[in-house]
Amino acid sequence: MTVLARALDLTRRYNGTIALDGVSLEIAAGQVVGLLGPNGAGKSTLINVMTGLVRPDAGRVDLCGGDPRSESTRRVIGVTPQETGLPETWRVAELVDFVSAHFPDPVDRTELLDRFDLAPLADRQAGGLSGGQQRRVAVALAFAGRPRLVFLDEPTTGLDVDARRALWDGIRSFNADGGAVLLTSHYIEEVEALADRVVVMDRGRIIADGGVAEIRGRVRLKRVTLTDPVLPELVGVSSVERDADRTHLLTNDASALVRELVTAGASFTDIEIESASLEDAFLAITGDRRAT
Ligand SMILES: Nc1ncnc2c1ncn2[C@@H]1O[C@H](COP(=O)(O)OP(=O)(O)OP(=O)(O)O)[C@@H](O)[C@H]1O
Repeated sequence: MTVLARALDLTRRYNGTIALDGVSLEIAAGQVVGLLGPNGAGKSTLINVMTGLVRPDAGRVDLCGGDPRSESTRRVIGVTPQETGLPETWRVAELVDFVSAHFPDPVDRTELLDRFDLAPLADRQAGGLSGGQQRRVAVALAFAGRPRLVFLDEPTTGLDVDARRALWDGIRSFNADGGAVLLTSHYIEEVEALADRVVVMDRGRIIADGGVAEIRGRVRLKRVTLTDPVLPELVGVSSVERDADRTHLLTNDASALVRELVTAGASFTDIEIESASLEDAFLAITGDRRAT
């Protein structure tokens, strides 16, 4: 396993707030790592420190054998921060050429634009693009220099479903060629669709790290879904959600719940029992129902 990025015991404070509290993380070649966490967990700070944009108070980062602040190291990574601004009068093709010129072996412009479904926008000025179109361009630019590792901070926030899928395809094709990605997202289905590993942060610390199935499995929750139930008082149900005529109950013990429903004579149809989703697991691990 080739480790491309290694963060060692990173700490970063902003005045009284601790944004990173002893974070260590390794990213291996070919991995797509999804970084999840509630607002303020420290995800952007971790990306900013790992990409050399912010200095840690303590700890260190090794990126492909170098310091993230050195120019030669920065050539092997790609970054799209949470906030980006594109020069308004530049055409998309010019932007790609400008960014590509900083790298020794950039991706061919047509190939990059095709990969992210941006060819129709090539001659448009950045200032005239919609917010979502600008975001797609900003993300595509992270891949221009043929990086080994790309950091994407909420790459698809604000994008419609088609645009999001176009970006997912671009990220997947980069990964299929061996590229590694660390991405943050508030869309759990995005992490589920793209990542082979999930890292969960909360209050500046990593509180879970594993495969998608492993993170789900860490939480013994089951989702029991019923149609039109008349529910009695139930013990051991951690949440009840209604969605049209379907009611979803989260529980640690689905068998006990079903016995309870039957014993109470509750009426229901179409019962379905499944393992918790990644979102259920994430919320259970962070204990934060406000997240996502
Ligand atoms: N430049 C800054 N100045 C002051 N405080 C900051 C700064 N950047 C981050 N923080 C604080 O550090 C903590 C972590 O913030 P960070 O942006 O890393 O979280 P996040 O997980 O990316 O959140 P979100 O999901 O909302 O983007 C928060 O309490 C935030 O207010």
